[in-house]
Amino acid sequence: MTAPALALEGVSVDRAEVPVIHDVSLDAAPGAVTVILGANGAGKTTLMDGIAGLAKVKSGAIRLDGTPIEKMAPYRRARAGLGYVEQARTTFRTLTVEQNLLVSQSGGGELSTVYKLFPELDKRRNLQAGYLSGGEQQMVVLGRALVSEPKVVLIDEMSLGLAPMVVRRLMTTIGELAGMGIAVVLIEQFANLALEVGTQAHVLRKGGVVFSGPCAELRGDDERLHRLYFGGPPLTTADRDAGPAESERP
Ligand SMILES: Nc1ncnc2c1ncn2[C@@H]1O[C@H](COP(=O)(O)OP(=O)(O)OP(=O)(O)O)[C@@H](O)[C@H]1O
Repeated sequence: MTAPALALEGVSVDRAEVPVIHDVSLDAAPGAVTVILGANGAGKTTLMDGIAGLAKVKSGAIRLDGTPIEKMAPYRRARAGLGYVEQARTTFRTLTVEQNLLVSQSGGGELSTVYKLFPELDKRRNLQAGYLSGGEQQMVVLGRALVSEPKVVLIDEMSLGLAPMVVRRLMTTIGELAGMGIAVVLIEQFANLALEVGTQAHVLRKGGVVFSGPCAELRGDDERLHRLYFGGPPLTTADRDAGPAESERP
């Protein structure tokens, strides 16, 4: 079995001194997409912030390629190979696409890798990022996380406000990132799209893990997802007849 690129063991994370994440253990394998799901407020972003060093890890261990990082400053975690695409992260609108990528470049990262993944950006290298479409701007945001050649990339709801077709396009690239050997950890509101590209899934409820297993086990099973998100009894027939929740419709 491949050693995990990222390993969390009994991790608890506070937000403004309030405990939010409790005792979370999970791994992310290199060359695979690990999906984190959960309802609004379940603690997904707080968990990501804890991994990246933006929220306080109260207890537990986080290892990046075997090295403990839970006490490192965020910039040192980034240098150690952790990329983070934060929710609602935007571009520098008055800088060109190329300048946006250059400001994030460190070490030996190649812009050509980003242009290969996103030919749309290659054609617009010299255009100010503010003129790009929402999807293209998200490509720049992703590209900025990639130019420092991370081993692990955390991606928090990159699909916010984007059309489903654009989200599908971005998901293809997420799969390609894994194909390059990167361990991708993906939070995504369109659960079924994420489960298509992912290998392992973890569902958070009230700051704890309530499911860990293969994505295939949850794919298309809206009733199970609903129960995992919210707890309680199975959906009624009327619920089922109403179809998937709007947030689940790509
Ligand atoms: N800066 C903060 N200060 C205090 N509490 C916070 C802060 N940020 C988040 N929280 C609380 O932590 C809990 C988890 O929020 P978090 O944003 O991690 O959930 P989430 O699963 O990412 O939700 P969403 O899908 O809406 O982004 C919520 O109860 C939220 O109110």
